[in-house]
Amino acid sequence: MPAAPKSVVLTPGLHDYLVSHGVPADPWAARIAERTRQLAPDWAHMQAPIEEGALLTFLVRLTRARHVIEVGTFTGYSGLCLARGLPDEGQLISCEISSEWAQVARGFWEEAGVADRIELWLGPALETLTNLADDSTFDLAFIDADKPGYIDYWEALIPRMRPGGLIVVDNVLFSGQVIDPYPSEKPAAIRAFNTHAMQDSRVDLVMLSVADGLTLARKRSPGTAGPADHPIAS
Ligand SMILES: C[S@@+](CC[C@H](N)C(=O)[O-])C[C@H]1O[C@@H](n2cnc3c(N)ncnc32)[C@H](O)[C@@H]1O
Repeated sequence: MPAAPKSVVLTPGLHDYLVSHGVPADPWAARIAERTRQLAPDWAHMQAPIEEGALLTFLVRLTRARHVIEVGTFTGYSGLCLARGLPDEGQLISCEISSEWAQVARGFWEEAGVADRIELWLGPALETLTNLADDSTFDLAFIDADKPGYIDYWEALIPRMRPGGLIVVDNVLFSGQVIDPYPSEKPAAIRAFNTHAMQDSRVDLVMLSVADGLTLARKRSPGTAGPADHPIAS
């Protein structure tokens, strides 16, 4: 029986504290977040929260990633955060299906001075991933688009990750709805994805209760042993 959770429940005040003490100030990240709320108040919840954005920058730097891909651009917030972590010669491919969101993201990236290191690929992300050059490989990938597509994105990305490369997957707790007895389509898709990823012997994986739940998966080197057996979640 697992021990009782030790995680702190984040009240708004505690969240403010966490952000003010644990997130380096990036004026452009804050600006994009604020302008997205003004421009698209009904959709702004799709944007990664500020502490997650800071973690993405941190992970790109930590892994010394130079080739990064994200699935799900929206207005460019996570793209900015990923690009901020790249070295000068680094490149981010950002996949988005909506031309409206893509246009907004491009504008923000221009203003923030990161547009030169981001290529936005417009269209269904699975097509984009399928049509990448045969020799395209990535050091880090961030999956944050339509939830029913997650398993396909994962399967398309794993072969393209270099050994040791990191896949970051957003919304893996889906506001807690992953454990609903009768989940609706999106949390059901996330639940299927979580089980799929956990059983994948090509990766080492950890699920974090950051923001809406974040899975970090590191691609194993070929020929290394698979993870120990896990009890399979339903
Ligand atoms: C949760 S939002 C991404 C948020 C973004 N990562 C951020 O932090 O600002 C998901 C995005 O995925 C896009 N999307 C949905 N289905 C897609 C698909 N099949 N291919 C590419 N993008 C898709 C949506 O238009 C939306 O902009």
